[in-house]
Amino acid sequence: MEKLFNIINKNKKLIIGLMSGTSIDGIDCALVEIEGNGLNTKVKLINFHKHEMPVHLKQDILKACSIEKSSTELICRLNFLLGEEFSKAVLETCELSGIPPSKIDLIGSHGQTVYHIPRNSTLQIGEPSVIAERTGITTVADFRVRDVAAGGHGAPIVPYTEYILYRNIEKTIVLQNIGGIGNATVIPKNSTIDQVYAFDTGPGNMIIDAIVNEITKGQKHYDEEGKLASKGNINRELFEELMSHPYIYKEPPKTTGREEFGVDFSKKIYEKYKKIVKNELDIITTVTYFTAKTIADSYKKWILPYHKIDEIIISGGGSYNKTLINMIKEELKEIKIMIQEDIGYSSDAKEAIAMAILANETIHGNFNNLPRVTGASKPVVLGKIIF
Ligand SMILES: Nc1ncnc2c1ncn2[C@@H]1O[C@H](COP(=O)(O)OP(=O)(O)OP(=O)(O)O)[C@@H](O)[C@H]1O
Ligand SMILES: CC(=O)N[C@H]1[C@@H]2OC[C@@H](O2)[C@@H](O)[C@@H]1O[C@H](C)C(=O)O
Repeated sequence: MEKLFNIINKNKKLIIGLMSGTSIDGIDCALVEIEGNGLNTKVKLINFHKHEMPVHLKQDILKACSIEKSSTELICRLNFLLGEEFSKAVLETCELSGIPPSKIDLIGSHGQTVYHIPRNSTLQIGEPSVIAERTGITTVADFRVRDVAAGGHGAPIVPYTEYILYRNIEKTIVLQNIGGIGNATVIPKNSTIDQVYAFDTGPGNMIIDAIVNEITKGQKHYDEEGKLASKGNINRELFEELMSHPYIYKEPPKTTGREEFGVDFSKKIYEKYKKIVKNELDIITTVTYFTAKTIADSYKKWILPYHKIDEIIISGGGSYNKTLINMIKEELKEIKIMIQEDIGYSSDAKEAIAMAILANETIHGNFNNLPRVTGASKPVVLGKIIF
């Protein structure tokens, strides 16, 4: 306990946030300096490093996510293998930053989601005991389950940190993340933290990535800058079919994942429409448009009737898909839309920074879920601490 009290009592702490999201493209590591806690938290990004996910691990994670292909043996083994990989990512970040692990106070690790049953259970793996053992750094992990235990979705958990970082007295801000899944956080102008609301808008890059992978026969894993989508046309029949997905019409709080929009869903679409479209690129253009539409329509249904939005700030890898961003801008013409880089931040680092902030809150014993956002019955302290 003395070790923990020493960390808590420090004015400034060096914390590494680790995020491996639904895209499974890599482990995002943000080394930050955090001063204070709660609403007075101040964060400075010192370094950001993306540790590529080795191909065999990516394949194993995808297998573990699949009801048909997974096994208890695989999930058990993968939990430790990912713990090792997260540790490597931390040690690399320290080396690249010229800061020894002994100087890092804390790690906040999200883990890898392998299955998510909204309001029922959620599983993130990447054993934190392995991370603490290999790095010698106190590790906070497994944030989502306490919220689920309190009746919530266990997601999204980043909005708490977004209120700390982005709240504004004069502007209503929407933070849209486009990772594998798309999620939006609404911070009304001059709001208190319990007025913040958030939900998953639907797919982010998940369908686009899977279709690109199919069409290029595994040569490409994503549509770089949206170049492929810019070359095709929208296929109305496919678009209408996609728009009939029930998730789009569900009322928030709501969360989704690979279970609804993953490889199985995308493969079915590809197999059916490759025979129908003139040019296979039309499938990429159409799923990109569908993704933009799910985001814009969510705003029209669940946000704009209640708040005039002053700014939308987009983050996540989808920020770099120009076709997708232009389609969103076209759908929401009257609103100022930016990406994190436009305001001097990093689209890639945002969620990893959030994990560092959440870990700091956990060791201070601060409630760090938002019941209005997750649907939990009460505020709770998320996470487990490994010394
Ligand atoms: N230069 C680029 N051009 C187009 N798309 C890109 C580019 N770079 C990254 N992406 C997309 O972003 C994805 C990764 O995004 P990100 O790392 O934000 O997702 P994630 O954190 O894994 O997901 P989630 O936030 O849903 O958990 C890639 O799979 C790819 O589709
Ligand atoms: C269960 C789970 O892993 N959910 C993720 C996922 O990825 C994006 C979206 O779906 C969001 O709900 C959440 O992640 C972010 C980091 C969050 O909790 O805020």
